Amino acid sequence: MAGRYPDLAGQGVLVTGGGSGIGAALVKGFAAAGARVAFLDIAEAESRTLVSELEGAVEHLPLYIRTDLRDIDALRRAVEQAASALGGLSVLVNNAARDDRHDLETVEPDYWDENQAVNLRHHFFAAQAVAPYMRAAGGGAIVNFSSIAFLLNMGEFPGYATAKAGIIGLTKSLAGRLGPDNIRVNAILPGMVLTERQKRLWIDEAAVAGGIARQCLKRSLIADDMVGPCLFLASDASAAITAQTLIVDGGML
Ligand SMILES: NC(=O)c1ccc[n+]([C@@H]2O[C@H](COP(=O)([O-])OP(=O)(O)OC[C@H]3O[C@@H](n4cnc5c(N)ncnc54)[C@H](O)[C@@H]3O)[C@@H](O)[C@H]2O)c1
Repeated sequence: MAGRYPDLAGQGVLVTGGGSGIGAALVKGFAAAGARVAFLDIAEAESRTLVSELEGAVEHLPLYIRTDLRDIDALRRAVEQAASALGGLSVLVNNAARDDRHDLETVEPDYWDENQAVNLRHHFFAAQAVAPYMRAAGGGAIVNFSSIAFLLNMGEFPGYATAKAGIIGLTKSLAGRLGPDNIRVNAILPGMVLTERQKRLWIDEAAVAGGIARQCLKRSLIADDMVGPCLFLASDASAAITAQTLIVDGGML
C-alpha cells in the first residue's frame, strides 16, 4: 500500500471512528502510505491496541484522541488538537457510525436525535472544523462513508438509512461550497463488509451466503477492501473528482 499514492506521505489525515472495523483499516492504510494520521473514537481499548500494533511499523505513529462525536464541542477541540499535533490537516475521513436496528413502532424523538447525532451530524461539523486548515494548506479532500443500505429498502433501521442518504446530500452540498477552495468532497458507499461488529451482531453464515449470491464477485468483502478506494479519493490521483459517490460492494447493486 505504501507508495501507491506518494502525495499522501506527510499529509495530515483525520479519521473518525478509526479505532475498529473499516476505520482501523483506513488508519493503517494512511499510516502505511506515510501520512500523519490522527483518529477519533469512543472505543478506548481497541484504539490503544491499534496504536500499539503500529509502533515501529510506520514512519508516523497515528495519534488517538478519545472523542465522543455526539459532543460537537469535543469534536471541535479534537480537530484543533489533531491539526496542531500533525502540523495541519488536508484529509478528513468521516467514517464513524452505529448501525443499530430499531422498530418503527417504538422509536421516540430522543432515540431518533441520538441516532442522527451518531450517524450524520458529526460529518457536517467535522467538515466545518477542518475546512480552515484545508484552505490554509491550499486544498484538501473529504471522504464521507455512506452505505448502500439506504438504497436497499431495508426496514430494520430507518434512522440509519436516513442518515446514510443524508450523507449523499451533504457530500454534494459541501463539494459545491468548498470546491472554490480546492477542497474535494466525495462519498463511499460500502456494501456488505465483514467487520468484527457485523459478524458479532448482524451477519451470520446465511446472511454471508445471501450477500455473496447477490454480488458479482463471489467472496466476502473485508475492511481492507475499503482502503484503496478511500486513499484514491484522498490523493491527487483523483484531483478532478468531487461531489461523487463511489459504490464499493463487489457488484451487489
Ligand atoms: N461494515 C459494513 O458492512 C458497512 C456497510 C455499509 C456502510 N458501512 C459504513 O462504513 C463505516 C464504518 O463501518 P464499520 O462497519 O467499520 O463500523 P464499526 O462499528 O465496526 O466501527 C465504527 C467505529 O465508530 C466508532 N464510533 C461509534 N460511535 C462513536 C461515537 N459516538 N464517537 C466516536 N466514535 C464512535 C466505533 O467505536 C467504531 O470504532 C460506517 O460509516 C458504516 O456506516 C459499513
